[in-house]
Amino acid sequence: MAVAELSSSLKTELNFSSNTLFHSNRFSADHRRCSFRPFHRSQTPRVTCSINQVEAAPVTAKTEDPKSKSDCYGVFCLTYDLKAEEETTSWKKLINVSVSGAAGMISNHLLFKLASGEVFGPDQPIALKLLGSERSLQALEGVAMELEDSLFPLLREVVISIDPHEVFQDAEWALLIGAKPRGPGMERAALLDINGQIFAEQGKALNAVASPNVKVIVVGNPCNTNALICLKNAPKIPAKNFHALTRLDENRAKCQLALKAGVFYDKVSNMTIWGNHSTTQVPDFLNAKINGLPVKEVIKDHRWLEEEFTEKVQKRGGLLIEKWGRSSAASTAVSIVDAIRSLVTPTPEGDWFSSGVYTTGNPYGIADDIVFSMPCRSKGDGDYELVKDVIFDDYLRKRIAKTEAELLAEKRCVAHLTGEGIAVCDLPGDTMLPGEM
Ligand SMILES: NC(=O)C1=CN([C@@H]2O[C@H](COP(=O)(O)OP(=O)(O)OC[C@H]3O[C@@H](n4cnc5c(N)ncnc54)[C@H](OP(=O)(O)O)[C@@H]3O)[C@@H](O)[C@H]2O)C=CC1
Ligand SMILES: O=C([O-])CC(=O)C(=O)O
Repeated sequence: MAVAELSSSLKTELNFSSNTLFHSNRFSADHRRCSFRPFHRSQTPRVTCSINQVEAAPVTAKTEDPKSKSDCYGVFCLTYDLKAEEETTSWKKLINVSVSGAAGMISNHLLFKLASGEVFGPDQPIALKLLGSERSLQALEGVAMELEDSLFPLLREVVISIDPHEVFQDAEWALLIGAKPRGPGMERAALLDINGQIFAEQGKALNAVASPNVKVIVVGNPCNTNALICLKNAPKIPAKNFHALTRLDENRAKCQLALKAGVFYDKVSNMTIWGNHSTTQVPDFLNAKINGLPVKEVIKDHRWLEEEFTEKVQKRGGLLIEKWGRSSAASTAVSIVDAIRSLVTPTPEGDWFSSGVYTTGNPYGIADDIVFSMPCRSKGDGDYELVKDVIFDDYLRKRIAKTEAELLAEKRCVAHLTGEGIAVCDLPGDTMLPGEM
């Protein structure tokens, strides 16, 4: 079937199911302490809550706002009976989480974690809005079917679409995973341009329709510069809200330090990744701790730290591709979960986490106006602050300068996408993603 036919037949099917099954199961903050059960078609749809005794008027297909008809997928178009027959937990207001590249490998792990409650908590209902392309629309429908069949109690809506304006509507979290992988013989400048265009378009769409305080996590590579492009195209959203995912690098670094020290990895803390999610990234063993002690006091082999450890973390993605035949997907999904949880739960006293964030106003002397991985702490409100009490030595400064230079070169390369004039691409020759060998 031609792509156009496929997409129109899918739309018809979605509209049909929406018409047949009445309205989508959205609910408001007022509907706390409700129990949720799929509503049977033969009954009159109703919403009843135990605290407020809210009873919504029956809604039929005829009275529906036409926009909402394509706004749900399959079983997620059903009305839920909110009558509390038994004492239940109290439910938070539904949150909208948008995910691009939703038919890809990383998303295939991530979506089920989001829907299960392990990311935002067991009392947080969630709407998943999935962005694909004409290429992936059929696959995306398959993903939505698997989500249906998983019977997640917290998953209240699933939307699939190829239109970022539809998918990012009212988004409170946008997880931007979809990006073209660098193919054999492809210049990095070409990758920056192709993916940069995707992130420029998505930035504009977020700016237009997302929640004004949306938190954006860019995963698709080259993620730092994609995040910069995205934030430059979304001037209404605070630049501080954009993150490039470097949590996988942090996790990889913790694992290597734990292995060398012969301790379990939960004993490693204060792990900063500085800079770019690329092979110039700097895993900071000067400030990291093992069992609360500086790493250099626990691991006396400083040559290993400077040479082997650093390179192992920088190239871990490549080694994984060599063994597994594809790039990290499950561990990346886990690290996205970690990154979100670090923003929605208070950072443990004295510790911090790494994220690629906008540099303007940073206390470390790193160039302004790039997206650079730095140590952050959060009160658990979705926001973060940069950690001030870190130390530097010559080794660390020199390494940070290299990754900074790489990001500044990437920025010059995408000036046409950030509204800063004509692009000049003078990328350092050894610029590579972690997965490239
Ligand atoms: N920051 C990090 O730590 C990590 C980042 N990554 C990056 O995450 C991204 C996604 O990885 P993964 O899920 O494994 O990749 P997949 O190839 O499985 O999925 C990527 C998705 O990107 C979408 N895409 C968007 N534009 C294009 C295009 N022009 N050509 C081809 N596909 C496109 C495709 O979806 P559709 O057709 O729906 O648009 C595809 O489903 C990659 O950029 C990867 O390098 C990976 C690991 C770690
Ligand atoms: O290089 C890639 O595409 C994969 C990647 O980011 C990683 O494994 O860290």
